[in-house]
Amino acid sequence: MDRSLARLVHHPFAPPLQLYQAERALGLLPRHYSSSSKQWLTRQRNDPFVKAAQSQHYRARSAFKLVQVNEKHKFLRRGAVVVDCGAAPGGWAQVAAEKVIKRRRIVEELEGGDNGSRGSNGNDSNKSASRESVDKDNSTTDLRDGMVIAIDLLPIEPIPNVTIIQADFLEHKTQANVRRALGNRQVDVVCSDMAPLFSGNHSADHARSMELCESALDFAEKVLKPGGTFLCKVSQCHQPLISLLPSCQFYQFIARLTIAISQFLMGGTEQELKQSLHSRFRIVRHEKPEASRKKSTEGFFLCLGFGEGKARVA
Ligand SMILES: C[S@@+](CC[C@H](N)C(=O)[O-])C[C@H]1O[C@@H](n2cnc3c(N)ncnc32)[C@H](O)[C@@H]1O
Repeated sequence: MDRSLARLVHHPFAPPLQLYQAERALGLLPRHYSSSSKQWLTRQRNDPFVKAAQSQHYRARSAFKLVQVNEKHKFLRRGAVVVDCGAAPGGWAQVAAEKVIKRRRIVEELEGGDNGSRGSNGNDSNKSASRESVDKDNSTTDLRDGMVIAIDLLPIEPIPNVTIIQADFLEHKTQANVRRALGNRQVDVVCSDMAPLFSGNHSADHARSMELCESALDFAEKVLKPGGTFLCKVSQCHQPLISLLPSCQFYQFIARLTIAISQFLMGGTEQELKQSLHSRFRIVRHEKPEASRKKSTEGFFLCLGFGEGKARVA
């Protein structure tokens, strides 16, 4: 048995397509797949962003969503402090670290054999150790250099110069740990790609997604510096309707009009979220980067200029 393939199969962070190829080479896969598995595999094999992620050593194709939104709005700058909520397996955190941390430092640390990442799994036994390293680092860190803190329920393999916290972001003590890790630094960018495990019930999934979004916004309000940026994933409960209808412009127009009217009449959590974003930020944009699959219900709110919003949306 090929040892490197066997190692890949047991690796907790193996990229899905490589995992599939290794399992197939080792004869570990069933002969017949369900049609949805076949569809998933075909999509992965043909997806240009999966290939690009492999060649550019990103852990997930989702990295390109942040790359594309940032290319358009340029909010990840050298020296910025970034908090990445829902970061596993780490695609966005890799992109953020590349952009905000001085390359020289990453190279030096890699050459020195130290990958520079620090981890905390949120367990009590590890808390004091991780806190010590955070405090120690804050006293010696170059305050002009960038900083990235990545939080997720799932473990994240170390990323150079990224502080990793494995915990539930909805918990108060997790957010307190993040603020402790920040030391005295204010945050330039809070981003959230957090997504619940989808149940298939669109309204329930939408509600859970909104809860994650609101929690990220509450946190952003406490830590963002004036002029800061907030980027947040939202799953749109009406998106399935749009993707089910024929792509003909007329049907799409009718679907969007119906959705707009129903949202106007009923209000809705997304509308409320949008209003509170407008009241806090100068610019609020809804983004659907090319790397986000057309049929996916996700979209992103990009908010620029924290503290410069209108008190009330016109
Ligand atoms: C789409 S993935 C993020 C992908 C990531 N941006 C990347 O590029 O690698 C969504 C993540 O949100 C995380 N998540 C969901 N609820 C969470 C919570 N309450 N606290 C922390 N992470 C959460 C999930 O564990 C999952 O890893």
